[in-house]
Amino acid sequence: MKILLLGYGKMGKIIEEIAVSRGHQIIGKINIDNRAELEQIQAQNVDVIIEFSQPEAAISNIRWGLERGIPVVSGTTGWMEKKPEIEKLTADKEGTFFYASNFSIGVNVFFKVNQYLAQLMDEQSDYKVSIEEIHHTEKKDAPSGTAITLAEDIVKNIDRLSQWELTEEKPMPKDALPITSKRIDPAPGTHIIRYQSEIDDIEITHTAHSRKGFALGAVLVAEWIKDKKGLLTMDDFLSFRNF
Ligand SMILES: NC(=O)C1=CN([C@@H]2O[C@H](COP(=O)(O)OP(=O)(O)OC[C@H]3O[C@@H](n4cnc5c(N)ncnc54)[C@H](OP(=O)(O)O)[C@@H]3O)[C@@H](O)[C@H]2O)C=CC1
Ligand SMILES: O=C(O)C1=N[C@H](C(=O)O)C[C@H](O)C1
Repeated sequence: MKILLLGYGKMGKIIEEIAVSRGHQIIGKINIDNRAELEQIQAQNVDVIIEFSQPEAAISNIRWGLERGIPVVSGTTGWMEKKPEIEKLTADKEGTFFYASNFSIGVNVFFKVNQYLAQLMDEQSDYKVSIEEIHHTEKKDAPSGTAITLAEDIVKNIDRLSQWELTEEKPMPKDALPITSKRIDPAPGTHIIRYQSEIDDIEITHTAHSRKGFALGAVLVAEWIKDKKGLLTMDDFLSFRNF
């Protein structure tokens, strides 16, 4: 496959390594500095775009691909308030757009465990639930996209909660799920869900040991997405049984 990388930072570089090792060709590596090179790229020479850039850049990168009829796989976090715009463009152009807050297979299993645990804990009102996420200090957004996905799934399943808030926000509303974001090098990504009561605590944790799982997931999705249309997610890709 011919892959165009929009965003060539920490993730873009590992994606390149994995894609090349799987026999794919990288036809462009675009950063802020060399964005003008996009003008030289012919859409018919690109099978898929893999986009891992920055929150402020994601929308224009994704638009660039969809407007040219190129399938876009995006992992950039921190721009979700603008996602409806991209969903509309995908529909208008009959295009292909795949977004995941986390491409790691392990994290997507963790998402399912989180959903199931939240269903079980809905009636256990003695437990206080909270999320902690730990990432490297270069990360631009907080909370992480993964923590937001985890929080949305908890709020959906636990009636006594109706929103999430960063713990910096004071005072914390009673119906809010607190999220603590820590920035400590070199953490590639750790997410902890805690249910705490006077009697005991229940904790589930996902710890990424490197960025390899995110990058491999993105390349596998790019291979799978060929010939597919519409808005697609990790649930479509992984087709977990009965969740
Ligand atoms: N969904 C997932 O599984 C994962 C998502 N992420 C997310 O991916 C994104 C990138 O992460 P990471 O690689 O670690 O970040 P980096 O900061 O290392 O890389 C981002 C790159 O994007 C480039 N960039 C900025 N603006 C533009 C633009 N307008 N067009 C093209 N490129 C641009 C930057 O260029 P320059 O160097 O010139 O500034 C930089 O090289 C983040 O949002 C992160 O949260 C990360 C890991 C996994
Ligand atoms: O910026 C990162 O590094 C990561 N970002 C994603 C997120 O915001 O959830 C995924 C992963 O945790 C690494």
